[in-house]
Amino acid sequence: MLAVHFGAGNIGRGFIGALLHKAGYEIVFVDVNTELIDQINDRQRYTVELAGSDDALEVTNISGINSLTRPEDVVEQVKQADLVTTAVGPSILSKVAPLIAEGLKDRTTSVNVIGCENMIGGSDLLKKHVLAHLNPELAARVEERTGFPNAAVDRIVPDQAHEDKLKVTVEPYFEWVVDSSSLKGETLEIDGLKLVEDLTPYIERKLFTVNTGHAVAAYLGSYYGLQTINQALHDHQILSKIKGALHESGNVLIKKYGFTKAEHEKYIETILSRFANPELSDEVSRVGRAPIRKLGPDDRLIRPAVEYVEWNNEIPVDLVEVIAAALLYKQDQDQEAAELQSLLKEKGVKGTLMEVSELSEGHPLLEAVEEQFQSMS
Ligand SMILES: NC(=O)C1=CN([C@@H]2O[C@H](COP(=O)(O)OP(=O)(O)OC[C@H]3O[C@@H](n4cnc5c(N)ncnc54)[C@H](O)[C@@H]3O)[C@@H](O)[C@H]2O)C=CC1
Ligand SMILES: O=P(O)(O)OC[C@H]1O[C@](O)(CO)[C@@H](O)[C@@H]1O
Repeated sequence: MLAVHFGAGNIGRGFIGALLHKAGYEIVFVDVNTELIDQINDRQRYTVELAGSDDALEVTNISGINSLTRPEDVVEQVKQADLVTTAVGPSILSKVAPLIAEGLKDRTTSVNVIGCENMIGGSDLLKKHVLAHLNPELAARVEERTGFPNAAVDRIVPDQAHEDKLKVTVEPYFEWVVDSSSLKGETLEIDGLKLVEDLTPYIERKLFTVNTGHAVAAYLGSYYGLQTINQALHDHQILSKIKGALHESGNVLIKKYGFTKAEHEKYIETILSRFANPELSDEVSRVGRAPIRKLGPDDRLIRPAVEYVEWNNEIPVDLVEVIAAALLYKQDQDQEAAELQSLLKEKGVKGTLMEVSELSEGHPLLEAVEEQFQSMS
């Protein structure tokens, strides 16, 4: 079985690659990082180490293609693949789409393409980009044969600092949940991959707990001058804000999906202990990366805040504080952080949120965030 995976980064090697290898797939990694691809081809194996344990997995039967220099090879592999996956980041899906479209257009057999990104509807978005590269007749044919099931992927894989550039240290915990209702062809048999008919509760619970909580640690951590998530977790004030924000997002999740309070509380505790794993060193700059995307209308901060207002007719004060901290986020290496600062200068807090978060004029969050922002500036 052949899997073509776009994005040989942290989650690509440390999570998706590891599970696909264990399930018996040969994996072709596609990336634009020449050093990474050269090393994959030179060594044809890499190590996934579980943080805090002696357990390690050797991922073998792999090769790599640089899509910038060998696009035709990527197309050839997509034509033959039994599974196509991505972990490139939401903003890169449009860039990998043309080669996926080219590879899918002449296929006569069915295949599934799964976007393993931190967002709601990642595979739907990839599908939209892929179909946009095909004429209506080809698009209809590809759509008939290709499944684009959405997925929730959960494993914390920080940026790596090993001398061995392929080695990746990951947390032991993982969850990969895929929407079975959109699969085409044979079912997926991958140990550790859970198929569900309704992905919504899974992806929302994950995005609005793991990623919301992590974002609080990153943005408040950065606001208070901290470098790592661990440092943020050890700050009582920040920890209490994380808990507060997770109770606000949890309030909505419980109402929408009927999780019991006790069960959701347990989920939150598990997530907090994952964040605090002393064996993982995670930078606030990685977790806070791309603040414009993270302030998007369906992402981890705005969506739970908007829904909290709708369900409770009151302001979620802790989410508001982290939204203000996200607006104040400054990071030299982060292009979106710089863009956000320019937008703020040009449009002010309300104008910025109306643009990036799509909050409509007069939305109560606008006033609340502006007030919070002024008090933190
Ligand atoms: N790291 C984590 O803990 C988790 C990450 N995710 C999601 O996985 C996705 C990837 O995240 P990470 O692995 O952390 O990022 P990363 O930066 O480590 O990996 C992304 C990889 O994509 C490659 N890439 C960039 N442009 C490309 C292109 N045009 N074609 C092919 N490859 C390209 C990069 O060179 C890099 O190797 C994101 O959507 C993230 O939200 C989801 C769950 C956990
Ligand atoms: O990958 P993103 O969406 O930029 O956000 C970083 C977040 O993703 C994760 O890497 C995995 O869910 C978290 O560690 C963190 O909350």
